[in-house]
Amino acid sequence: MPEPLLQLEGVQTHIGPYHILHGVDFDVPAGSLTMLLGRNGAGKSTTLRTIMGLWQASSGRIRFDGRDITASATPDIARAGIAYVPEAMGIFTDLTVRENIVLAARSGPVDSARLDWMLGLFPALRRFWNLPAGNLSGGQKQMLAIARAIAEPRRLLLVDEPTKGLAPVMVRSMIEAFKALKAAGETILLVEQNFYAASVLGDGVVVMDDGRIVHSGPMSDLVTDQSLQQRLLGLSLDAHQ
Ligand SMILES: Nc1ncnc2c1ncn2[C@@H]1O[C@H](COP(=O)(O)OP(=O)(O)OP(=O)(O)O)[C@@H](O)[C@H]1O
Repeated sequence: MPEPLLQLEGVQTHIGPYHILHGVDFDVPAGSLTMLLGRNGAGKSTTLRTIMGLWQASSGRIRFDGRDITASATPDIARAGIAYVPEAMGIFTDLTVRENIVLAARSGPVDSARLDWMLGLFPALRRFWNLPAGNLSGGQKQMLAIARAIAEPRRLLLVDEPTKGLAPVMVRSMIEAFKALKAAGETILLVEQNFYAASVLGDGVVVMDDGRIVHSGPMSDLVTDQSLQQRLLGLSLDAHQ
């Protein structure tokens, strides 16, 4: 197994009076795609937000590349190399696709080789380069949000439900883009509800329920064990179609 780039140990998170994460432990190995699965309300988004410092862990440890980031501020966590694409995406709908990407590269212009690579991942963005991002479809906006996250080289990408609400053809494009990101050696932690997408993309899988990790291991074990899927995720056979 490669060294973990990200490690969570006993992470607990409270949101106001609510105790949401009850001791979350898992690793994200470098150079792999780890899927974070679980039923609605399991705590997946809260886990990503806690990693980013948007919620403060009330106990436990979060280490990134060996460094303790549990109490770090969100801008410091981003500067350390973690990019986060929330479900609500965070793109500027009044600005063009080009402006959205230019603004995302904080340390200077995006170098042209990287831009070509990004637009190769998401060809629709090239097509709508000079159009306001508000005109893009839901899936294209999601692609723009991911392109913004990788406008500069990052060490870890956290992406929350990139296929949510997308038509099957867009889900397939999104899967292809993540396959290309994996092939480029990116380290990714992906929250996904689409089990087909999860099964083809995941190297490792972590399943949450009620703010706890209830399973972790290779994705291939979960894909081949339908009773485990049923028990952990309530999936039936049609989840594979
Ligand atoms: N701002 C908040 N205030 C209070 N409770 C919250 C808040 N945000 C999330 N929660 C609660 O925390 C729990 C976990 O929510 P979270 O969004 O992390 O789950 P999730 O696994 O990402 O779910 P989904 O798949 O539906 O997005 C839920 O019970 C949710 O209602």
